[in-house]
Amino acid sequence: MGGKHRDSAEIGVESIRVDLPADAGEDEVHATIQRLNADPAVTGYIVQLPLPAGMDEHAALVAVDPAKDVDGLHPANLGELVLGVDGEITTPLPCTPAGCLELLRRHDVPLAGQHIVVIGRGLTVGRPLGLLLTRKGVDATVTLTHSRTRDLAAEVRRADVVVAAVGVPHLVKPEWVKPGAAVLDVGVTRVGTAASGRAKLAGDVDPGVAEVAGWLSPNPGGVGPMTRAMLLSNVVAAAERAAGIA
Ligand SMILES: Nc1nc(=O)c2c([nH]1)NC[C@@H]1CN(c3ccc(C(=O)N[C@@H](CCC(=O)O)C(=O)O)cc3)C=[N+]21
Repeated sequence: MGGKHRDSAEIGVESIRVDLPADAGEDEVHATIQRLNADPAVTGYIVQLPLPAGMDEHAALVAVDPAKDVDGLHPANLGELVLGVDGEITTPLPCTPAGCLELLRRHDVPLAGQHIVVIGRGLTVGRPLGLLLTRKGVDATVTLTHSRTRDLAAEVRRADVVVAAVGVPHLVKPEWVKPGAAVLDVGVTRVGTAASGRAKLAGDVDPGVAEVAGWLSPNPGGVGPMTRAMLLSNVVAAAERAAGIA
């Protein structure tokens, strides 16, 4: 994923990538996190998820200095989504949910009073997105669905806006979508390897949905680039806070 570094260079932010060996243990991950926390040259960083199987992701996210958490996934920052229901949130927001909101706003998709069905309750997208969309000022009504939801198709059919973030290729079918609804395809799954050697990716939304939806955020090309934009926005905000400007 060179995208984040390309974007950083484009706006004049210096970026580094720390690769650990495939057999690195949890102690090496934590040593790296502590080093980045202590390094005054580092404004912010993310621990790229998923970590290898068996590693404690929660422990890694907690170890990140909240002031450098440009992923918005440290419990102190995530907690603002619950605690700061009235005022403006000044802590970093999780990048993908913030990107979804920004996309919907920039495309003038109405949200207040609208019914939004979010598919997926994961840490990086579904769970925080539900909190973000139901805040005062956004005022959407959210149904947060998941793998145990009874009759997902019926839930999706009632939605003015559908956000699919589960990682099940082409899960959302055209006949599930209310004509004219806005649909955001957030999930990505690797479904093989192209002849070029590049990974073949599939979104959570069946391509046929384009015929029914009023607006469809494509995948690739939609929420992914917005996620990167929100990451950089968090970096700039962290730099301003560290400099006492904001
Ligand atoms: N700590 C952490 N935070 C994350 O935010 C995080 C993560 N771990 N692990 C992986 C997921 C996934 N994710 C993407 C971001 C941008 C694109 C993106 O820009 N995609 C381009 C295509 C990029 C390409 O061509 O390689 C697009 O959709 O057009 C995709 C996926 C962030 N995640």
